[in-house]
Amino acid sequence: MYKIGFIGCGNMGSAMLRGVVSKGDVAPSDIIVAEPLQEKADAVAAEFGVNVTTDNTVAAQSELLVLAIKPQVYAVVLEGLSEALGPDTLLLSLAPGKTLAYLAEATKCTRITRLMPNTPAAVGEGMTSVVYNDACTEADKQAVMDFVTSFGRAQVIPEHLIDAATAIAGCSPAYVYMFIEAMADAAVIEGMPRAQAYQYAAQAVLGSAKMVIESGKHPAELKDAVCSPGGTTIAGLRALEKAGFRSAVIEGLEATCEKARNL
Ligand SMILES: NC(=O)C1=CN([C@@H]2O[C@H](COP(=O)(O)OP(=O)(O)OC[C@H]3O[C@@H](n4cnc5c(N)ncnc54)[C@H](O)[C@@H]3O)[C@@H](O)[C@H]2O)C=CC1
Ligand SMILES: O=C(O)[C@@H]1CCC=N1
Repeated sequence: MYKIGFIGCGNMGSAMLRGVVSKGDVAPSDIIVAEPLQEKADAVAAEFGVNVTTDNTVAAQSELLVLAIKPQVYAVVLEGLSEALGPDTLLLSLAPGKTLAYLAEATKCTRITRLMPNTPAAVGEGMTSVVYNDACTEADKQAVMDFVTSFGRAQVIPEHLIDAATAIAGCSPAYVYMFIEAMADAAVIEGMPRAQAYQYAAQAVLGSAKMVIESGKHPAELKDAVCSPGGTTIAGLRALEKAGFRSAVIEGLEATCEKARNL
C-alpha cells in the first residue's frame, strides 16, 4: 500500500479515514492529514493516531494523495501545491464537477483518479465510484482499489457516469436520512417514542437494502411481496404515488446531476 495523504479532513475525508483505519490494512503512521482547522486537526490526530499537519505541501509528498476539499477551493489549493504535485503523486479527487481534464490542466500530476465515495464509508459500507485516467498503471489501480474497498464497495466507471454516481451514491445518503426522519415522524404521530422510531426506520431501510443486494431479486418483486392484496402497504403505496413519491426522488437526483455538471 502507498503512503496516503489527505488534503482536508472534513465530513468525507474523516469518513474515509475512519473506514480505512478501522479496517487496519494501512498503518496510521503511513497516513498524513493536512487540515487547516487546528481543532479538527487535533481531533483527527487523537482519534485515528495518524500524522497531522496544517501544511498542505507536506501531505502532498505522499504517494497517493486524496483531495478531500470542497470544489470551490480547488483552484487556490492546487495553485499552492503546484511545486509539490508532480508525476510521483497519484492524485485522487473527490469533487463533483472537477473533471480529469481539469485536474490534469491544474496540476503537474500525470496519474489521476476521480473518486465519488459516500459517508457510509465511516462504517465500512461506502459505495465508491472510481474513474482512472489513461496514465494510471496497474499498480496504481490496485492501490486505489485496496484503498477504496477498505471502506466499502467500489466500482470502476467511465467518466460520463460520474454525475449519476454522485447523485445515486455520493448524495443519496442525505435523502435516505430524510426518508428515515419522515418515517419516524409518522411513527411519532402515532405515539411511538422518537428514539425508538429512528431505530425502527433505520433497521427497515438497512434490511430492505440488504434484501436488494443479497437476494438478487428485482426491487419491484420485493415490493410486491410486501403488498398484500387489499392490505395496508398497498394503501400507503397509493398515497405515496399520489404525492409524487417516485417523481420527487427522480427530480431530486436529476437536480443533483445538473448541479454537478455546472460546478
Ligand atoms: N460529504 C459528503 O457526503 C461527500 C463529499 N464529497 C466531496 O468530498 C469533498 C470534501 O467534502 P466534505 O468533506 O463534505 O467537506 P468539508 O467541508 O466537511 O471538509 C473539507 C475540509 O477541508 C478543509 N479545508 C478547507 N480549506 C482547505 C485548504 N485550503 N487546505 C486544506 N484543507 C482545507 C476544511 O477545514 C474541512 O475540514 C468535496 O469535494 C465533496 O464534494 C464526495 C462525496 C460525498
Ligand atoms: O453535496 C456535495 O456537493 C457533496 C458531493 C456528494 C455529496 N456531497
